[in-house]
Formats: sequence, structure tokens, C-alpha cells
Amino acid sequence: MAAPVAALDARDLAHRFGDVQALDGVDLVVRPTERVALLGPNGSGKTTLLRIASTRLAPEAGRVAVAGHDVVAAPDAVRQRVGVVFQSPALDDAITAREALRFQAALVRIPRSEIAARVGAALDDAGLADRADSRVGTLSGGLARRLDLARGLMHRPALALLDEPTTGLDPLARDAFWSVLDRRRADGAQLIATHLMDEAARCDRVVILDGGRVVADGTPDALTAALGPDALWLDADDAESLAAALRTDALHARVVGDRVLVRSDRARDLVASLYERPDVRGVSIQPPTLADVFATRVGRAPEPT
Ligand SMILES: Nc1ncnc2c1ncn2[C@@H]1O[C@H](COP(=O)(O)OP(=O)(O)OP(=O)(O)O)[C@@H](O)[C@H]1O
Repeated sequence: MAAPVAALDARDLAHRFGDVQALDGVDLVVRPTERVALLGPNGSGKTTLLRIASTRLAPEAGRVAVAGHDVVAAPDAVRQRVGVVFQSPALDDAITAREALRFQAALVRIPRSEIAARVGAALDDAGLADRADSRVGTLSGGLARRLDLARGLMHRPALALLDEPTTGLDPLARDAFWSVLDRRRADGAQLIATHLMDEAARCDRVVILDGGRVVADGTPDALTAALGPDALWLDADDAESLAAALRTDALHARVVGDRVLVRSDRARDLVASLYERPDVRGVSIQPPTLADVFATRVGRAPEPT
């Protein structure tokens, strides 16, 4: 059986702005209904990739297809198949939530006879039914983002492109936004640029860009497992001498801040014996996280947002 057509198929994609190589040979295939997180430090090329996939920017080199349609050769076909939720909402403050969705329905050519039902469903889906006739400008940040999401996903795109969609939202508003995304998973693939590791952990796959190149690509579990052993964090009055003492016991120990970090395949077995040492005040064990993956692959910690 032939493989299903990928939601996104980017091959050897490159793009330069003047002297800045924003993308430098990116290969990325997103399968239908797959949810992929795009991580990377500021300036690593995430937005550039999303702009190219949404036909807002023509690639300098390489090929990109959305649901089998080339972004350069068939931009109209691509635009019908992508849903875009970018950093600054594309909404007019003066119209109501319902009007915003009606305009979008017309734009994406939903048949007239279906518009009212589709708008109603989108309002319900986004939890906006009781604010349908409120002006966009009067909605809270969280509701406005959910409306923008409902607008972007209204035509059930094969590929939803989201660029740091929850930036600036409080944790409750972020959860509500993700619930809407979760409900729409079966509609198509989702490619989500984010700086938030817990958002990345909710994805099937995590792709990390750095300097316009893919430096990691895998499921969250595979990426963290590849880091190897659990970390043990030890509190001590004198972290330097504790680390030195542990190294004489052939342990991989180093001082990080005012604590000692020990990485070992036997981390869990070591906890009891480390507790018994008089020079150890406390021990905590920590499995590798996506933040550790990011720090290892990129060489520095993820940016706080
Ligand atoms: N229109 C432009 N003109 C000039 N340089 C640009 C332009 N757009 C992006 N760049 C540069 O290209 C590089 C990649 O930018 P891009 O916005 O894709 O990164 P990003 O990973 O999305 O960053 P962030 O996390 O800050 O959103 C950066 O060095 C950026 O300054």
C-alpha cells in the first residue's frame, strides 16, 4: 500500500536574509494527524520555516509540499490546506467573534448553506458560545487566542501551523487553548513552534532547530532516553570537595551551582549509599527532561518565556 501523503514534506530547505542563514538544509516530514513541536533558541529559524510552509515567504532553496502540493508551484492549493495561528492574532477588534468566524468561513470557501452550522460548531469548540456576539476587542487574551485558533482551524486544514500560540497566556488559559487543540487532533497534523517544554512534551515528536539546522528529531521519550542515565542532585556544605571525593570513587560528578550533579546508570541504586555519607545533606533523583535534551543539543538552556 502506498504511504499516505505527508502533511508537510520539506527537503533540503534553505533560506537566507542578507548575511543571516535562517534555514540551512532542513529536512522535515510531518505525517497526517501527527503533532510535532518545533523547538529552538530565538533566531533558530522556526518562524521562517512556518512562513515558508504557509506560503508567506518563498524559499530560497529546497522543496516544501503541504499535503502533496508544492508551496511555490501551487500556493493556492497550499493555502486551502494550511491553518495558521501566528504570534499576533489576525483578528479585527471591532467585529464580533461570530462575524470573525463568518468572514473566515467565506474566505476558506465553506459553502453558504453550511456556514451557520460551521460557525456555531467552531464557537462551541472554542468554548466561546456565550461570547459569540461580543466584540473581539472585549475578549480576554485567552479567549481571543482561542478564537484565533478556531478561525485558523475552521476549514479542518491538513496542516495547522502554530507559532508560539500561547505566549503571554496564563496557565489556565494555556490549558484551555491546548484542550481545543487536543479536540482537533483528528482533523489534521499540527506543527507548533514553542519555547515551552511542557507543550513540547504534549507532542508526538519534537524537532529542535539551531542555527537553521535540525539538531534533534524524535519522540519526547526517545530523546530523553538517549540522554542516558538519571541525574542525582546532591546538597552538600562543600560541593567541590564532595564532587572530588565522588570522582575518586569513579563516579561522574560535577558541581553545578552550589550542588553536585552525578550521572550514572546506577543512579537509583546509589541513592541509599549516598544518603549515608556524612558530607551529603540531601539527595534528589531526576530523570532526564526535554529541557536537558534542549540544553545538550543546543549547548544552552531553553529561553524563559
Ligand atoms: N525579514 C527578515 N529580515 C532579516 N532577517 C530576518 C527576517 N526574518 C528573520 N530573520 C532572521 O532570520 C533568523 C531566523 O529567524 P526566525 O524568526 O525564523 O527565528 P525563530 O526561531 O522563529 O526565533 P524566535 O524564537 O525568536 O521567534 C534570525 O537571525 C532572524 O533575525
